[in-house]
Amino acid sequence: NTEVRALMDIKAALDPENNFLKTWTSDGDPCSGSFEGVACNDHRKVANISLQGKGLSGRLSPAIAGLKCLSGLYLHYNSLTGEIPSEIANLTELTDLYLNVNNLSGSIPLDVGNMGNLQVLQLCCNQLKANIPAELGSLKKLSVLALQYNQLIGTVPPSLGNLIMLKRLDLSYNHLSGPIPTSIAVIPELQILDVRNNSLSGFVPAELKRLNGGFSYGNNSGLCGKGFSTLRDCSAFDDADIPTLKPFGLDTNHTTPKFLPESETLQANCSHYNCSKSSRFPAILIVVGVLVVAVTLVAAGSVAFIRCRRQKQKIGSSIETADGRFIIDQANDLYYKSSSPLGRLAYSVEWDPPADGLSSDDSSQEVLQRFRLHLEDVESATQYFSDANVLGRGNFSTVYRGVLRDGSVVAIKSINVTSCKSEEEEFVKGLKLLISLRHENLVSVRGFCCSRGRGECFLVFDFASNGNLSRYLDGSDCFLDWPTRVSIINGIAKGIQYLHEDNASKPPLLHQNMSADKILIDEKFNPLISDSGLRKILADDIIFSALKVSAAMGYLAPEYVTTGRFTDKSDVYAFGVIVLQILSGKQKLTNSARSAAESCDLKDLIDPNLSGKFSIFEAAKLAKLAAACTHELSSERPTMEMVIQELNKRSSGT
Ligand SMILES: Nc1ncnc2c1ncn2[C@@H]1O[C@H](COP(=O)(O)OP(=O)(O)OP(=O)(O)O)[C@@H](O)[C@H]1O
Repeated sequence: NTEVRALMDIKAALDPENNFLKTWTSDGDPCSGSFEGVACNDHRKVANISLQGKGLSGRLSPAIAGLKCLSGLYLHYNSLTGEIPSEIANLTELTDLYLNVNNLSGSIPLDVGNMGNLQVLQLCCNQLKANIPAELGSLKKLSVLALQYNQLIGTVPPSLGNLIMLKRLDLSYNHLSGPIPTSIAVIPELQILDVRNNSLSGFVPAELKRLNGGFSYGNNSGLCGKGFSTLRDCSAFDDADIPTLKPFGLDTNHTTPKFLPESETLQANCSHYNCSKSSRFPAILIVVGVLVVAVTLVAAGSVAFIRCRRQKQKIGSSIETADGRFIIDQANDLYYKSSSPLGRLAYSVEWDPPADGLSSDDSSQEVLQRFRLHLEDVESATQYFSDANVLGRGNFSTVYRGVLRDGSVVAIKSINVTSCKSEEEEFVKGLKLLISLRHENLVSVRGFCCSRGRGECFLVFDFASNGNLSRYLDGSDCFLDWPTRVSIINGIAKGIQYLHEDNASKPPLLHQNMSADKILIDEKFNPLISDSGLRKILADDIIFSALKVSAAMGYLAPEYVTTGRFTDKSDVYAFGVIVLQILSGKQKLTNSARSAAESCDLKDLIDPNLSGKFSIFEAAKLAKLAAACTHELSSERPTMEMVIQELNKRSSGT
């Protein structure tokens, strides 16, 4: 069939070595569920391809256009190279296109404007050059347009103002010039506009004030405007750039720079203000001229000062040599040479946020201050980050065992700055939330420290002396008796329920990375869930990579693969997998474990190392619960509240 042929072409280009897509075979059925990451619609047509974070290093084939009913294409967080094929524009049913965090080059195909159903266009963190096509303005259903961290040039097309559903527009960290079109500023749904780190200039439309913190414009020295805290006021020299004068529709000329060299701008201003007739108000003009020169000098001075300050702040992303000095240039170089596109996500502005006195309210600032530790505390606790104290190294962090000055033992998680949220305000908000989480079955945060010098943030947790749950699986020398297993299951459920619930002190939260490794065991054999809320301070790409690990370990719910969406029921799925692991005593579950749980075949399910010392009633209840939690359909899984009720019923029934 033609779809299988298209899929085989796509596979050959995406995964030329056949390392990751072995399940895609020319004699297979993509709608049987056997093709990894492929899901079909009711008409047995391919509707979704979800291969995010799979390590794919090939290209995207033009054959993709053969999947006419595709509505979601999720290829983010891979290492794809080459250009985005223009044939992609034939996918008129596509609603979600995620190609972010790859190494794609070339331009955004002009015909993308034909994809009238597109709602999310995620192209961030690639190497796309060229202009932003004005044709994007035809995507009337688009709500997210994310083009940040590319090398896009030219001006921002005013036609983007036609995107009436647009909620988020991110153009930051590109090489864009010219003004911010007023047409964009008046999009009714717009909540986030990020244009930081470009070369934009001219008046900032006053309408953008309504976005408050949702409008980020730093590091565009040519921008000016009234009522924006860090923008200089506009002078007469900025008048020529007034964006409101530009047409609203498709701007076919946007590829040519609209801005003249400084000398010509002066002439342009001159004719604009009708210099030849200036004798009508000579005195006023002289006064205005003096004022303009003075304002310009002050503005230029401020810009130079801000730049100089920023330059200094960039030093924060330096690396330390063995003798404790910082190598500034090499560090910046390293970010750019890094093979991972994430390397480019280095902080370029303020770091050490809580220390810098943010504009948050006093009480929450006080909370941060209360939990803030000094770098020396962390250094001495870990004996200067001695290898002997390393408990584990992950993809984005290292965990050390440490002893604080008061003698208490802690675990210290060091997270690289490039793995944290790049938006300072969001990061601090996440940090506050993380600190506020308090429950007997969650690992508590004792303190934190963000070091500009080291380019790292340290989270300090209570130490769980009995390691993690994985240590007790697979017949290792550590053995858990039946009552301990039951109480651990109860504790984990209570911890997740606390995360999911909405109460006065916290919003509902998803864990998203639950596994036996993340269940720590304290000295009384209570389970403590670690890394709860951590994703609130991590960069999206890091969260995706964690999900990839989760998938490889069998904790990721099937709906994430097909829809790319994670819900509370996805956490419930991971909980069900952990219950099966505890009951069977095995890390790796076979397909038969779930069927044994479903049919209450305890003989095949329960860990033989228990030598039959378990309650049949409890085991049967827990097996049924685990089967329900790992149901293929998320709608069939219980909520955590229902799980707790079930567990309580069980204890009152014994
Ligand atoms: N609070 C703690 N008390 C005791 N041990 C801990 C604590 N936190 C983490 N550890 C241990 O440190 C090691 C590394 O922790 P963890 O797996 O959470 O971080 P990681 O290495 O950064 O991995 P990942 O990238 O999956 O988050 C694990 O063996 C874990 O059990």
